[in-house]
Amino acid sequence: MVAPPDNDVLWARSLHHTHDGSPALLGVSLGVRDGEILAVQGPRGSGKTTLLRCLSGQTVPDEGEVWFNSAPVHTMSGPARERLRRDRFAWIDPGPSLVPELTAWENAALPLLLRGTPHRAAKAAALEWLERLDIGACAGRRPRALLQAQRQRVAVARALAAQPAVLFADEPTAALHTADGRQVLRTLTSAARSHRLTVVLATHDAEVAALADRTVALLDGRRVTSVTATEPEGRDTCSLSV
Ligand SMILES: Nc1ncnc2c1ncn2[C@@H]1O[C@H](COP(=O)(O)OP(=O)(O)OP(=O)(O)O)[C@@H](O)[C@H]1O
Repeated sequence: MVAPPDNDVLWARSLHHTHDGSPALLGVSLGVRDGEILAVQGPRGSGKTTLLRCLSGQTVPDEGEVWFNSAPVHTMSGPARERLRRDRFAWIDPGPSLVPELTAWENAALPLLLRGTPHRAAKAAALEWLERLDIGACAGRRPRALLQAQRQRVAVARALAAQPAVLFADEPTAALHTADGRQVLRTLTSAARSHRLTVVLATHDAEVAALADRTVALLDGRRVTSVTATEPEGRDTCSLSV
């Protein structure tokens, strides 16, 4: 095993992965620099989610290597990967996955509480991010009393409050209307820049990818030079070269 370059917080080499025999990644390599917002852009089924799962230690690739800050993630034990995800990473799903029994602030504070952050500090951080995302007034409500867009903002607040080394955002605004989505993305990217968070953002949308510092394009499980389609099914308009 060769250790990754020092300036890459995450580094992946030649990732291959199949789901029940269907290929999802066919030799993807990439580096993510410390503090950058990297978009992973591609149409539906191009392997974005699988790539983010491999990078974040949720999935161990069939072949290839993933390194985080010079530590090999692909050879870590299951409990070590879980600790890494809990302590250093945050994840935003396309749809809000909140704990229904907890209020909005308790959901947003949960990663901090699981890490052992004192209750008062975790609550303060959660409330601060809920305010920044314009849902401070909803802090005491449970998910079922919130609109879908409000629930997604809670999920974004939960990821930002955790102050992760790397935030993985998988189509984070897919469930939001355009204007809502833009506002949430602006908050996410400006928070990432002001707090020097590293963000890996999966999207099919070129406009969303344009908010990132750099884009890696995927098509059918491989890196390509560019993806021009904004349609999820727009495979015809993608260019393949690498
Ligand atoms: N759990 C699974 N079981 C079987 N096949 C899967 C599974 N997850 C993904 N796949 C397949 O692997 C390929 C890559 O899927 P992946 O979800 O990584 O792509 P994606 O670019 O994130 O797509 P989308 O934008 O639709 O989420 C697709 O062909 C998909 O059908």
